[in-house]
Amino acid sequence: MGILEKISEIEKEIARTQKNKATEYHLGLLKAKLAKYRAQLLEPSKSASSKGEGFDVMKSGDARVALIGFPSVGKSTFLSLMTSTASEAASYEFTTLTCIPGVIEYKGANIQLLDLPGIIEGAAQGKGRGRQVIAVARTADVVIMMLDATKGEVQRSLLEKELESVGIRLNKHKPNIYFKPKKGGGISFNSTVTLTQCSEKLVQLILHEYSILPEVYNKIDQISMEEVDRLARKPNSVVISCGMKLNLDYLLELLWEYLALTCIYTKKRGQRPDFTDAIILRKGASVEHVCHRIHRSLASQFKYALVWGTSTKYSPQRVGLTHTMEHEDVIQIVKK
Ligand SMILES: Nc1nc2c(ncn2[C@@H]2O[C@H](COP(=O)(O)OP(=O)(O)OP(=O)(O)O)[C@@H](O)[C@H]2O)c(=O)[nH]1
Ligand SMILES: [K+]
Ligand SMILES: [Mg+2]
Repeated sequence: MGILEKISEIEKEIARTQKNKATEYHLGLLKAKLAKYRAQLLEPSKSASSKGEGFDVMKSGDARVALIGFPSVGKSTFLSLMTSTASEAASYEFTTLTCIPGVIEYKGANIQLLDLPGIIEGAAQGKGRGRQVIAVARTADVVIMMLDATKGEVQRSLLEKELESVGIRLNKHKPNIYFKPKKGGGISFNSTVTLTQCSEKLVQLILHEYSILPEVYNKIDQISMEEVDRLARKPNSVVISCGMKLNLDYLLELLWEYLALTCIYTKKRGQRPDFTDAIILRKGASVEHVCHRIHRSLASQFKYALVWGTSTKYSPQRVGLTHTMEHEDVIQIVKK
């Protein structure tokens, strides 16, 4: 019998077994067996090319967020709750075997959320679909590291180790400050944002801030209030329950902060800005990026722009294509 048939047999048996105290142990065994076979499905098959199948999902929307965690922490449940996509969730491990994209609509932005198979120890070395999962995580602007609040602390450090070993900087903002070693020693730094009164020391401090890793503890409905309180008070943690829809708004707000997207409003000459329809860009975006969003050929017809907001000294200020926009700036583009 092939793995798929074995899986289907077990699923049928689970379905026809009544759930009660007497069958609890038997069901547990069945689910463990099911997880074992499903884990085998995740192993790259010997006949497949050495590269293995990728999880190629087209990038879409204004930003990309990947859900990473051990099996059955609630990743698919979360995706199904936050997006209009349904990703199968079940009480056995390795329910999800591929990458499933959904879209979170928030504050006018479309955030692509990716559900992924659970990773296991050794993922970095290619166990399970480890390599593919990690490859997808690398393409994300933010990685949500999801943990099961009932599973204790070990999983957190294991998962962190796994991801850090492949150089994934968890939930870290992409720094908009760049260092370059100087010829005569030391470093010089460059920035895509205006740094006023910025010393190297301050830059170091800012970079340090990027290492904050909020971990998301799901299933808090399953633990005591005291335990919830303890987890919530840990630095850089968020507690949620997908089952009871607890704290999801807060997580979304935090995610938004981490993505640090820039919303720009456009304005036509002699008219009020259109605050109903923001152009959403990544932090550090320039006037040229704004032009490309409005029309492909706009940048080539561009004469200058007037900008109101925090990115300019005066409002309005005449700026060129390279001017860096800031969150909630208003722009009026003047064509040649
Ligand atoms: N009590 C409780 N159960 C939850 C919660 N969130 C998810 N679950 C349950 O946990 C189990 C696993 O959920 P999934 O969403 O399949 O988890 P996953 O991380 O996608 O699992 P894999 O795809 O197998 O890695 C399911 O039985 C869910 O109903 C929660 O907040 N509370
Ligand atoms: K599962
Ligand atoms: Mg899943």
